[in-house]
Amino acid sequence: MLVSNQSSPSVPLCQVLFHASNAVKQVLAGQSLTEFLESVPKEQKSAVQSISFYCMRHLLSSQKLSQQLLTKKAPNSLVYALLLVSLCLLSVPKRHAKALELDQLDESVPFYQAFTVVDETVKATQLHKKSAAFKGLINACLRRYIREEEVLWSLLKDDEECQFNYPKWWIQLIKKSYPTQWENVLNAANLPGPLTLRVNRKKIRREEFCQTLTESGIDYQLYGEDAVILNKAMPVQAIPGFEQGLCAVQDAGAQLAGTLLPVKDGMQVLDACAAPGGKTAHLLERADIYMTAVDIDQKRLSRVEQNLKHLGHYSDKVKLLSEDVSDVSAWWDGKLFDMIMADVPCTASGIVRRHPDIKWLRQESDIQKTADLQRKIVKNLWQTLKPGGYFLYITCSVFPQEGEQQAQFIEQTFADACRLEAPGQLLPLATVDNPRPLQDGFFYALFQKK
Ligand SMILES: C[S@@+](CC[C@H](N)C(=O)[O-])C[C@H]1O[C@@H](n2cnc3c(N)ncnc32)[C@H](O)[C@@H]1O
Repeated sequence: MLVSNQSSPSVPLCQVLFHASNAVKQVLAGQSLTEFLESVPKEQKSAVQSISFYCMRHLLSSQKLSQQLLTKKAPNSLVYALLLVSLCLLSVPKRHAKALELDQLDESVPFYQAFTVVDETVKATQLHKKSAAFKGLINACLRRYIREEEVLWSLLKDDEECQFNYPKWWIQLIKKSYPTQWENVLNAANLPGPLTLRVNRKKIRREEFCQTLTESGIDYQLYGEDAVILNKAMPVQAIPGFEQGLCAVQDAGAQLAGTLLPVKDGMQVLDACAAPGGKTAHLLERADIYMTAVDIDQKRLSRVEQNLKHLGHYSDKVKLLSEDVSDVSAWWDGKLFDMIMADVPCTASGIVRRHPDIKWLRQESDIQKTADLQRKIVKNLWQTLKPGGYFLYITCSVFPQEGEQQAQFIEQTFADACRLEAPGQLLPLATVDNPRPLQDGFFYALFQKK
């Protein structure tokens, strides 16, 4: 069976399943899915991504189903991952039936007939010597799943981790932090986010850009000042003006950063944790500023350069530095900044719908570690801000330890910090009109130096 693909030629499903299983195997070994996907052949990438993302969203229930099907531990990690991926695909119809009741349909993976999933998974086992010998085992497990699906699921019906597909500690923390909204927060982040664009206002007005979308038959809705949310995902290359830099992909919640800092022409602005540069570009679109963009990761910083060049914002007013902002002595020349954007490293718990591997890669102990680093970064950066200047603290987290608690720390630590109006914690919540939340989870706190 071939997987048809909007942007590249069709590829055999067994190969896609094989790559998706390797992706799952890598995540279970602690590696990021995004990094793994970079190694997948280009023509298979989008199909592998949708299946492996789907599997990440439903990993725990597939793991628990596999425990019921395997009489002993899987013979190796590849066979285990093949089983998890195929169980995920086999349970798509079941999940869709349930989702229809909840009005939360995940259409990100195609619906394959059960016999197709079994046949193609068995073929996929033949693609590597580590799995080839276990095709009989996989075949038997999957056929048993098809026969006993109802019973197997009924044994899991009271299992909360399985129901929500998050680690236990994560569920407990969200419950404690959002006692009335926790189920919505968890469920909404298990659906893929919409494809959201930021219109490059240096090149085109949003109304004019939307006119070209309408002419191309693309449905959208507007959000905030610069965002356009497409009602249906599509390959970015097919978006009119994308190749010419008229727009960039950026979540609507992330686009608030550019509108909260009141940048004006001629200002000196620091983007302290800049890569891959979405917010850097947005600020450069909103005023004619001098931008110092710093990131500790040289490879990620090169993406800032590429992105700024693509959008037409790279000039001698932009300085890119690969440095550690938690130690300003190494790179700061002593000139105070008018505005600072500190989109500090965090657990990224607010963007799991776009990076579903995060749920399984993070440990509870990571929260304290990132919170400590965030405080160190803020303490260092505060001295580089002009009196009267603005400081925007941002995380893409839904954990209060990285959000509100840090904002209070800033207020209490710096006597000259005045907290201004800002959205605070943004949660990705499903509503009746938008079962898929329009924005990811972010935290924003804005300060002015007295
Ligand atoms: C949330 S991401 C920034 C996203 C970016 N602002 C955007 O909108 O595209 C956090 C970034 O902080 C960088 N980072 C982590 N620790 C850092 C440090 N000590 N100094 C500078 N950058 C750091 C990471 O490499 C990562 O690129």
